[in-house]
Amino acid sequence: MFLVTAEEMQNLDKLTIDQVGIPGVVLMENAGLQVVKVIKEILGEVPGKQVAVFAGKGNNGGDGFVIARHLLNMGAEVKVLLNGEPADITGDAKVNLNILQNMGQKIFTINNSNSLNIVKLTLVYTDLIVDAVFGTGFKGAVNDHMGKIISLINESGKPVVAVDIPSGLEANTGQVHGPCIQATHTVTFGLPKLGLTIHPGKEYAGQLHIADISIPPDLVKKQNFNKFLLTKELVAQMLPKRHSQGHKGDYGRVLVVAGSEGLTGAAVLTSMAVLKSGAGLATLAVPRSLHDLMEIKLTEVMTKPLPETEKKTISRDALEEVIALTESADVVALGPGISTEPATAGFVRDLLPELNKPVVIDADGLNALAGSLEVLKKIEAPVVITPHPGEMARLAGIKTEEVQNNRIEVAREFAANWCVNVVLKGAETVVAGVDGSLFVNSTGNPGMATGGSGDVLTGVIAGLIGQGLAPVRAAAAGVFIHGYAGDLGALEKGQAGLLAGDILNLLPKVFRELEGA
Ligand SMILES: NC(=O)C1=CN([C@@H]2O[C@H](COP(=O)(O)OP(=O)(O)OC[C@H]3O[C@@H](n4cnc5c(N)ncnc54)[C@H](O)[C@@H]3O)[C@@H](O)[C@H]2O)[C@@H](O)CC1
Ligand SMILES: [K+]
Repeated sequence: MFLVTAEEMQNLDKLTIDQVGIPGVVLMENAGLQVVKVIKEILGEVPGKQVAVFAGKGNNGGDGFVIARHLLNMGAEVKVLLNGEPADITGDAKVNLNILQNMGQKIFTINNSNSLNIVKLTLVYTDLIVDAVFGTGFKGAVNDHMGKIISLINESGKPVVAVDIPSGLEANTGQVHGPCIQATHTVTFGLPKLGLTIHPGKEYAGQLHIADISIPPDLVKKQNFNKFLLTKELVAQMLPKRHSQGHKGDYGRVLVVAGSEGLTGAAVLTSMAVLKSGAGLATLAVPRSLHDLMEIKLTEVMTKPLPETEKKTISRDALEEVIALTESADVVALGPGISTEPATAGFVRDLLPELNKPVVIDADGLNALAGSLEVLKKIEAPVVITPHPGEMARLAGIKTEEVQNNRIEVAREFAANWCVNVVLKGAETVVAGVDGSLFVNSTGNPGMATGGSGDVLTGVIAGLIGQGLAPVRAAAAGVFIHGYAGDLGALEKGQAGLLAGDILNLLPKVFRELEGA
């Protein structure tokens, strides 16, 4: 499913009007009707119900006037509260305001402080609130007066249906810079706006409905949109198809460089996730002392002992052996559980510029790069990095809070500046591609914040690259699949009891479901 910015959606509306010839007022009518459909589902019986429509001066308010008209015609008691003066309204919104006025509907203006009492009284009796104050044209923060009204609406406890986007939310970033409507439902038009799918916008939107307003799908396809919401259908299309004559070499040879004393689980989880994601062969390279243990623990994974430090972590002397191992690999997963031992971090920095195979760098592999980002520029092969917000902050030299408040931009900027595909983990994992593409995940749950979960993700992504997926697509499909396995696991065990091993063991079930999708 494509995701769009406000500007992309406005342009699409304009093309529909100018090139396809559907008048704006028809699009507005369609938009309003789609919201009415959702309102009917919420209210059940409409006649006699009280609905408060809060409208703004732009086209979002115009949608509100259409909604008000249809609800009136259906027998609801509708109160229209305008954040402005009727004289301020222009264009298609004006057409719809005129119709309402011609029908004898009173319009209450609420753009002055005297109006707060009308709002308060209305909210006591209303059965449902329609938020048509600001749509995609909104930027920044609402003024103090509107802020007060939004707070009253949010405190009312009534169902709130946001038209296109909750008022106060920025469509492109999902950020709020002041009070914002807390909707129970948002009916968004055409395509979902980026900000509705990501924290905190996703929470403000409540249940999201994507409504067709008759923008032709062919016109959408022509736009080359490069931002996506990850869905089952999209990910199923990305996955490689296995052919009847295939042998294990066809499905990728993955080298996993992982583990140190005390962190053997990371190596196990990553290399098993590689295989459970469909890759043909996995080789795990670990510090020498851990090797025999790994041989016993892992049946399907091949293992290689590496020169180690006194602390039983990979030593700098392992460089040549690992480079030799990469010769016969299609992709390398580097970092899970390798420790922060300085010599091992040095090994990571020595190895990366020598690699000519795609590499997924995670965990301590990433920590080795903080302060030495120039290493990233020396890697000729494609790179995927999988930082959690803290690691992203360390890499980018900013605070974790800044990362979290601006997840999309931080990931995209880092991808562009350092030519790496970025998987920024956390609620709504974001994947930003070197090619400018963006994927927002729709699966996963807080139960997945558990030791080893990230190691499984690294393995899935490497396993998919091994099977021939472009690194950014492998990263996107990987986060969806990993999250989906976590969601299935949480259904079975609850979020608190969910372990990385459960996510690992549910991968085959997810792949089987996607094969059938
Ligand atoms: N033809 C079209 O383009 C269609 C537009 N539609 C609706 O139109 C909406 C977009 O309409 P508009 O572009 O008119 O914009 P909006 O209706 O979102 O509102 C923009 C108005 O808010 C003001 N504004 C922006 N930021 C503000 C702030 N921080 N404080 C106070 N005022 C602020 C702007 O100056 C402008 O007057 C969509 O979200 C959708 O609901 C739909 O009717 C479908 C068709
Ligand atoms: K709105």
